Amino acid sequence: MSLTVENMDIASTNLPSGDQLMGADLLTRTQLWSWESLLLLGLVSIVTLFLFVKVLFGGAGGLQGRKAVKLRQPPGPRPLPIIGNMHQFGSQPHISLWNLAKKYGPIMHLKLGSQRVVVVSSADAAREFLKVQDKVWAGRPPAPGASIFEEKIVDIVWSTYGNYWRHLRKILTIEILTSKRLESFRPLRTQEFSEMVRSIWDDSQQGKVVDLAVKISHLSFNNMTRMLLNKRFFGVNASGQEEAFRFKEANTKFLSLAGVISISDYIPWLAWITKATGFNKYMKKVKAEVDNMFHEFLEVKKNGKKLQNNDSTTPATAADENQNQPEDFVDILLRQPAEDGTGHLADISIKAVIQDMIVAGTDTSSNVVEWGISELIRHPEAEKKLQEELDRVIGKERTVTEADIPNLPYLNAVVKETFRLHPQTPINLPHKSIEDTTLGGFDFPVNTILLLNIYAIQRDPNWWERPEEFDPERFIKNPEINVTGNHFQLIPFGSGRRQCPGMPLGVLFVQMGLARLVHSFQFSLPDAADPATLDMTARFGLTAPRTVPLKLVCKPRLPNHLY
Ligand code: HEM
Repeated sequence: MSLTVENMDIASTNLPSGDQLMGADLLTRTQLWSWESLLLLGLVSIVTLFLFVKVLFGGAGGLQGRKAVKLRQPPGPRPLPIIGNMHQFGSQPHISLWNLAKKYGPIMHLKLGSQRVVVVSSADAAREFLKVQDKVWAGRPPAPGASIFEEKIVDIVWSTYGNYWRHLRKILTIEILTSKRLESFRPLRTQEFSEMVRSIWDDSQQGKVVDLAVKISHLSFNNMTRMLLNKRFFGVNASGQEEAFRFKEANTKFLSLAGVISISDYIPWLAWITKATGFNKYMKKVKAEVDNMFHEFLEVKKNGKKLQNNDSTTPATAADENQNQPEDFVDILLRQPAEDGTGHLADISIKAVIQDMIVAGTDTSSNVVEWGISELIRHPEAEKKLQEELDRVIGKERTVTEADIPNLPYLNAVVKETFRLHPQTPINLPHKSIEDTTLGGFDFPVNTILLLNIYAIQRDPNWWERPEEFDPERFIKNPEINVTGNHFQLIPFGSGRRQCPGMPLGVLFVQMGLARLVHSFQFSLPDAADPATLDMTARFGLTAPRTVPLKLVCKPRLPNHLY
């Protein structure tokens, strides 16, 4: 089966021990808001008083002295001085902004500090911004924490629209994430999926409750690092593999920090707050840790040595497979030219691209599989239908392969419904306008930030009947609706120029993950708990994993020789 999206009918931690790994001192977005907002409240009062006095006594540069520019702005809640609408984002910004949109409409104006923001919350408006005006909104604001690192942005995700971004994106789509190249990694993926299933089976034979979140997360990480670096970090019984955990931990911390809104990004003169609290120091430390590891890997690759596989506990098959591994992504990156077409891509750019793929492509994919299994446990009728389809098409004498996927319409419906209810970027990565523009009768100056509320769009009652309900049948009735970015009511990968370039890989991972797991096991909650009691809350960060990692009893459904 080809890996092009067209051929897929359907066509991003949840580390179980994530919080432990991150360390107790990690500031989450929620914590950051709460402690900073206390300080801010005090500051706002002082500064408001100051401005009031200044205006009252006609100080230079006061409101009267400012040149009035009459912009036709979308409606929106009134911003406070200094912080704008920051206080209204809350710990679940997708929900807070959705509630505000119900009052102010699908195109809403807000302010983050003094920065203009437009929040889009309907499929029709999303089409206007990402299709009709795709290029105008293809910029990116600086990465979170940019004010702290004071470094030039060199990755794909956070580069603004321009030649450098175009160059990297072209390398990614034409050289690396091509359907042919991804197809060449198929045996390797199959092997990783089989290892996950085998490891769950082992646990189940010992009567253990299976930490499914860990299993899927390690699978996703291995899958990616084998393509990137020809290296697998997690073996069958992964515990104790220090380097693997160190690497995953560093990346998990980095991912969490990338989801934090640093106040100094929006109100530069309040940078002292993040300095005084030690937050800057912590961010720099985490970044240095991640940079060092990538630096080590790159040096080894450049010296022409294969990275040592951390798979002493891995069966011979994995090691053997490694010998026949197709050319990995880093080797391909090492022979790419620089932006001006000469020489070689700089090391710093290569490291940034590797990191992008790990950060953007591992937890996003594994989280969706975990959410899919969670939904199926709570909806036994859907789980049964999927099992029946798998048993009918594949039978019980072999395991699912990627070639089976086009013949599994109910699986595809389950996958789409999971992407709809559990978008991994509930608020899309921010875009930015690269020129002044007018849309929907409103004026948007250059550098306006665009926040697309994917969570709200994919639950819009104007498009979806009973939007909160998990109902794969809606995609059996309307199989033409897919996630490729052409149906704006379902855009878990975004749409347009900045759309996720890893979409085919992400979709395939979720399809195969759900198919292999549901075909292989009958799931139930520990202590025969009622599935209706399963906690379905999400943790908001750069991705949206389950708050409580999924732990299940997994009863094998296939003959022993298939594990
Ligand atoms: C289920 C899995 C995934 C989901 C839900 C997902 C979702 C997204 C979303 C919503 C965006 C932002 C699009 C925008 O700005 O409009 C994005 C960007 C991106 N994704 Fe993914 N992604 C997934 C998997 C992957 C994988 C597997 C890779 C790499 C192999 C990847 C690499 C990237 C990159 C590099 C960008 C930045 C693109 C740019 O700014 O030009 N993603 N992804």
